[in-house]
Amino acid sequence: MAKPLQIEVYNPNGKYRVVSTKSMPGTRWINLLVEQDCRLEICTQKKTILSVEDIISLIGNKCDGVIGQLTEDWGETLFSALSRAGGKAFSNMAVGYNNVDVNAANKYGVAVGNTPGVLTETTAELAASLSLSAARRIVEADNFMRAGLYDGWLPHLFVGNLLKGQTVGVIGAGRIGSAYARMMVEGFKMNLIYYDLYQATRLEKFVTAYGQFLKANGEQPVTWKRASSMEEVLREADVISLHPILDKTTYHLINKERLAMMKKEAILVNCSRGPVIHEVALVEHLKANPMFRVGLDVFEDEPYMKPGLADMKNAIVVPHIASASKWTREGMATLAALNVLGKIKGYPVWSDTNRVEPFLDEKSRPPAACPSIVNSKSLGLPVSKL
Ligand SMILES: NC(=O)C1=CN([C@@H]2O[C@H](COP(=O)(O)OP(=O)(O)OC[C@H]3O[C@@H](n4cnc5c(N)ncnc54)[C@H](O)[C@@H]3O)[C@@H](O)[C@H]2O)C=CC1
Ligand SMILES: O=C(O)C(=O)CO
Repeated sequence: MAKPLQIEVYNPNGKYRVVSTKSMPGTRWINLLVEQDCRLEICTQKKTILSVEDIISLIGNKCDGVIGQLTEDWGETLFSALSRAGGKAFSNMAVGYNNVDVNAANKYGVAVGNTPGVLTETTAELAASLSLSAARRIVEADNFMRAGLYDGWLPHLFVGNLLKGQTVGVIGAGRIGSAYARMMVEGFKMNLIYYDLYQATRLEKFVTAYGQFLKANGEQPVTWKRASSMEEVLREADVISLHPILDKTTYHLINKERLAMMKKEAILVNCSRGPVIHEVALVEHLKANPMFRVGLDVFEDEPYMKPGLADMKNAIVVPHIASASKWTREGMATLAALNVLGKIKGYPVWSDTNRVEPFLDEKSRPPAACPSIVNSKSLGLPVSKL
């Protein structure tokens, strides 16, 4: 038999057994579970990605709910194991839940939580950072300095792109895409072109009002356009940031043909999910177009990069850290814990997943509701009146 994984236990005599497959930042999420009569078991095994077998052993024979991570494969096997152990609650500590087979969860009547909203600005800020770093070649220049190659100012040294007055393209203008668009429009006075299946009305209103403000102050106004196709964004934008969900419609959305449509000196940023880009095609495109630059937070086969990517000077690569601010990560832990706790307690689901602030206010008790359950309709869960 496999050796049991290391765990840390809080409130051993708690009535409900909740498992967290990883230690998560902050203590509020732990306190909230313990105060509500949960025995909390946190897996502390030094292994970054737990296997399905590892998680089955953590679930054991009796488990009321699990807080899991985006690196885990939550499908038929795990949901049936959780259901056999009497559990009806699972939450990803992430807003994206492409690692979860929601149909399998529905089959076993398990609620699936996610953590929207609390990571919107933090993730958009990293996308903005990658955009700037790529435009101004910051990582290349930093490496050059450290290598002792700087021997004086030169007119051609690390010349990059000016963002002001250029066009920023956003594909997937939901919470994060819209926040990123605002940062680039407001911060750098870029014009916006976006593509989404739905109209981003609030974003459009914001850019219109900001353009009027600039005009009234004698400055060049910014503009916006909702593209009728993704290709229109690819052809027109100077900087393009990807923020859709990952599903069948967005898998390899950026492929060889679409890369070829982009400007030769364009910047492409991806803080959504790796498989949205055909990474092999991207490496070829980077090789053939040295002035084309990318900023990547996510990769097709995480934790790996496709061969050749790490050698490309025109690529900036960071290890899936877009949501990694202290406030956000603690908030994600809180929302994930409250999703699981709320379902265990039989609370209704929160009515507006874009408004999760009441759950994050450390000075007051969180509402008696599950902040965000993605399959609440399929399971027929009641909606909170709060
Ligand atoms: N790198 C990281 O650490 C992080 C990554 N993410 C990723 O970002 C994604 C987006 O998060 P939110 O903005 O909160 O979600 P959201 O649901 O508010 O926005 C997603 C947008 O994508 C649009 N969309 C869906 N299919 C599309 C298609 N085929 N073409 C164009 N647009 C399409 C939707 O209409 C929606 O507006 C998450 O699902 C997650 O995968 C989120 C947080 C951190
Ligand atoms: O929340 C997500 O979807 C992430 O990728 C990590 O924050």
